[in-house]
Amino acid sequence: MADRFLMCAPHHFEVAYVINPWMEGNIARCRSDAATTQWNALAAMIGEVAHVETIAPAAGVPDLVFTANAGLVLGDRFVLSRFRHPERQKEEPHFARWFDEHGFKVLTLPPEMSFEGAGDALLDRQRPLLWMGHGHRTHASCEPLLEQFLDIEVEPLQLVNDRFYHLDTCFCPLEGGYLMYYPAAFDAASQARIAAHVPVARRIAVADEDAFDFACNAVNSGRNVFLNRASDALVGELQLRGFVVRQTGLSEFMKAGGSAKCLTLKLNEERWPLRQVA
Ligand SMILES: NC(=O)NCCC[C@H](N)C(=O)O
Repeated sequence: MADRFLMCAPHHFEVAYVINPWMEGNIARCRSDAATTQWNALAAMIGEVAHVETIAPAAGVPDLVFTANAGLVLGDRFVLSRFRHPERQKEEPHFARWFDEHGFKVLTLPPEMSFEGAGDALLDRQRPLLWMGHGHRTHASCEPLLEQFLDIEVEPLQLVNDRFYHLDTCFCPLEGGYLMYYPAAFDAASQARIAAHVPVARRIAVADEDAFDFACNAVNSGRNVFLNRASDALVGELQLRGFVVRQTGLSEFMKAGGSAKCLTLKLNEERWPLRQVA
């Protein structure tokens, strides 16, 4: 069965406020035509191997394009995000409506608990485990509730660098139990927890250059890995493990602090056991 991804066309995308360091100096500096071209290229590329579904763009919520932050999907359950910043809280009803209308059971966290969906909560592709980034957007106190809502073990990871404010900016579980990640974005205890779960042969640590090019912000579907840009060295590492790297420039979205993964939300997140990849 082909994967399904939710995207939102960038008709109303712009940098209109600053809530992460990538947005600084970029207010009103996004080129709308270029953003549309880049978004269409990503959607078409993913569309070659998966189904792309869309949520209607809306005025006044420019970051709605970053559908990864809508919430967290597992099976037919959808845990709606509670955005930390008021600028993004206006997106919540749009996402709640879409998921309700598309047959998901929409679960909500208490209002004081900030949680930014699949920006910070990523399912491992090999183990029944949910990795949860906290420290910038998602509050550490979400851990027990996510465990209860989704009946899954949650492994918290402390993010320590402002530029890597969401887990999906620096951490990408891949099929076959591989993990592409940027170790410097995590505190020492979190790096040790990652090492305890993922054997060294399955860990792909990216260098600064790739991390700052948002290489970890990748969409994985089967053996395909879609991302903004990767160095030859990283492409080689991924190819060695059987992945096909598809690069497509997303500079306009990086001005807002997002890239390929942030622009998508996988809708068919299955319970385990997952498909095994040789
Ligand atoms: N990292 C993501 O999952 N999404 C990118 C979100 C960008 C948006 N401007 C934000 O700061 O929330």
